[in-house]
Amino acid sequence: MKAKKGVLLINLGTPDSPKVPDVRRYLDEFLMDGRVIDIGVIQRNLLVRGIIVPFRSPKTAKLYNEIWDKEKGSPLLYISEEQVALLREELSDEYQIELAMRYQNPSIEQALEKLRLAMVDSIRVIPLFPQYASATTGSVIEKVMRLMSTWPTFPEISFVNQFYDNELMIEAFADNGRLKKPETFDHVLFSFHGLPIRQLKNVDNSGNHGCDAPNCCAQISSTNKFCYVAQCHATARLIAEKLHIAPEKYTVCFQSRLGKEPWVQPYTSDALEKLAHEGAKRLLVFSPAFVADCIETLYEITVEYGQEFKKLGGEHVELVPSLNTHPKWIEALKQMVLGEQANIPNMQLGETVVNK
Ligand SMILES: C=CC1=C(C)c2cc3[nH]c(cc4nc(cc5[nH]c(cc1n2)c(C)c5CCC(=O)O)C(CCC(=O)O)=C4C)c(C)c3C=C
Ligand SMILES: [Fe+2]
Ligand SMILES: [Fe+2]
Repeated sequence: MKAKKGVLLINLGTPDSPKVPDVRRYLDEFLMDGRVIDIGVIQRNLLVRGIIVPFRSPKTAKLYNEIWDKEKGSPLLYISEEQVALLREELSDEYQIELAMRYQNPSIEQALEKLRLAMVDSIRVIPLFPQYASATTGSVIEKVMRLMSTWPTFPEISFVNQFYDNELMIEAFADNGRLKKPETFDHVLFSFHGLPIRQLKNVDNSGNHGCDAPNCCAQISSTNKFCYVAQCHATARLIAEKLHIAPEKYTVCFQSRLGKEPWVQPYTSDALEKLAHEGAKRLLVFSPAFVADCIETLYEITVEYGQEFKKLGGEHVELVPSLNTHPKWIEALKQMVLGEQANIPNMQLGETVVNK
């Protein structure tokens, strides 16, 4: 029998059920990751296990209850499974494609064990985060390397570390946005998952990047090419260009802040407030840090921000669905498996564009 090529798609993770003990276990594993809460282990234990997890779990469980599908379960997981099923249809039997979650199930351990037992010739790991962050892609890569470090023999291993400018992915987001008729909205938000500013310090070799200079990361350059914020701006710019949304008609902002320290700004809540004060009534929101709809899009944007905006005098917040099972996204995944990332040849990007 011909040896297979292994493919491992990894998304963030979700609880096994919306019940409090399962949510507690998920949040504990997630927030005890030193790349997510990047403080000393003793402090992290006190903060996460003493404060965040006990107080947050019951609240987060209620939110998961709201978005949980009775038959299919957590959207993040069942959509990821649908993506894998479609990708399998696109690739020959030569490929063994597995899905894993960085936290909880299906675990990376189980998926790697399947690939090891199949004695695959190679493993291509694709963390499902378009923009690189140490807390997400970095954590996935570290975990895979740690788990594989004891294997007696290694297949060829490769990682996709970022795909924020993948042409097919941008087109898929633009297609989903176009269906919502962006021109009928007062303003468009590109709301990305936030990050503590401190986590951006090490994106270059200086150790003090921090994204604090004005327009620091408005363009990709040779020094900020691994900066999450710079990559978020680039993704938003590319989608906006595809849809002919003028720069003054859209705002890049960051959601889901946790804790008191400063996270990347502007916060989505502040952007909503500003736009409501300026008289905006209808907002269209893209959330291109995610490749599948999840609690952050289905609850935080649709429900929470929708209610917040109405209280501020606005009328409606409309979410652009995530990539989910869009055929161009499945094609983008296929290209990433084959190692043929679709780059945009004539992007307007700063001095240098060499991150692929
Ligand atoms: C897209 C990339 C993501 C980044 C960057 C990220 C950073 C980050 N997240 C937290 C804390 C939480 N995130 C939560 C949910 C969640 N986060 C992502 C992705 C990124 N996180 C996804 C896809 C999801 C949804 C999972 C799902 O099941 O639908 C949660 C749990 C929900 C809640 O309690 O609010 C927390 C907590 C931190 C601290 C962080 C960076 C340091
Ligand atoms: Fe998160
Ligand atoms: Fe930056």
